[in-house]
Amino acid sequence: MKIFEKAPAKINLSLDVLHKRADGYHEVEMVMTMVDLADRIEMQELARDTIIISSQAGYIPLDEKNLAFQAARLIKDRYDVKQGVYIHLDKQIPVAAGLAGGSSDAAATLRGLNRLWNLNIPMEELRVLGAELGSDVPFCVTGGTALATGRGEKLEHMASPPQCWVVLAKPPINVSTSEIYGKLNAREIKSHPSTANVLSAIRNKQFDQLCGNLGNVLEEVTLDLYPEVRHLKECMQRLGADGVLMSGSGPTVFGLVSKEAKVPRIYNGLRGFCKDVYAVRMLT
Ligand SMILES: C[C@@](CO)(OP(=O)(O)O)[C@H](O)COP(=O)(O)OP(=O)(O)OC[C@H]1O[C@@H](n2ccc(N)nc2=O)[C@H](O)[C@@H]1O
Ligand SMILES: Nc1ncnc2c1ncn2[C@@H]1O[C@H](COP(=O)(O)OP(=O)(O)O)[C@@H](O)[C@H]1O
Repeated sequence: MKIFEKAPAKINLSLDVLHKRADGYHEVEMVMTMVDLADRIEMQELARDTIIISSQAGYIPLDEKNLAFQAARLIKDRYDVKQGVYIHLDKQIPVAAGLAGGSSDAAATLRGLNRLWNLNIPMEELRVLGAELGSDVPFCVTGGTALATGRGEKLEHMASPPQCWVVLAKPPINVSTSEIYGKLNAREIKSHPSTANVLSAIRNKQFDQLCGNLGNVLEEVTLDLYPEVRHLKECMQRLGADGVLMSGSGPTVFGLVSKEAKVPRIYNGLRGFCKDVYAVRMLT
């Protein structure tokens, strides 16, 4: 049997870091949502007890370093599954971009194998398993829109943000999440985003209030390290996006746009100097 799962990208509408914890992770407060840019994952049962990963993308690991491989191994070990699986990753989400492509692949693999092998694992248990693979994986298991706390694994789901277009642009650099968190410790956080204002903008479907309160404390670190990300942000603002922010640890910058008529100008303006540009909808 063969099944398919969609693995959408996430964006952080706000990202605050409260403090560094004893276990080395950072206590965060993030508002996350999914956008309609997704990897497509095919899973096919194998009689032989093995995990095989393939992908059309030449730049991701296909061995045990792949997060989909790790998800499959975790579920096989934990539920004593003797069958194997062939997993093909049709990558559409740019890699190491701050869009959780790998985490979403891992989450989709957990959901898919739960179906393929009729394991009937409840969603909450899948999220707990996901936390063993990465901080963003529990959110990616259920998706939607959520307030994420702890190291990202404690989730409070909510209604989707006011509908709008999301223009994503990724400059051609790879950013290491651990390096960005690491460099944040050495500096004083100048201003924290208001998570409460972002939550209330979402609950009341106030698009302007949402745009005015977007904030990410990791942005300053990445923008100082990579001036091209700052440049991209300024361009997106100048081209007329209503709200602009870097997603996660970067380097992808997203712009929220309420009027569809404005999207082509922003998209084409960015494409002039950036290859990876996408105009997508938020997933409701
Ligand atoms: C920054 C965020 C925002 O959504 O996303 P990305 O930029 O990766 O997409 C996440 O917090 C990233 O989540 P994820 O990429 O799953 O992180 P993990 O694999 O768990 O950890 C990668 C590295 O980041 C650091 N890390 C991660 C999460 C956290 N709350 N505190 C941390 O200090 C860890 O020390 C680790 O070295
Ligand atoms: N299935 C996967 N897709 C993308 N990257 C993966 C995958 N599995 C492992 N990785 C590795 O994970 C790292 C982070 O990738 P990704 O999840 O795309 O970034 P981010 O956490 O910034 O959103 C990359 O260095 C990549 O080599």
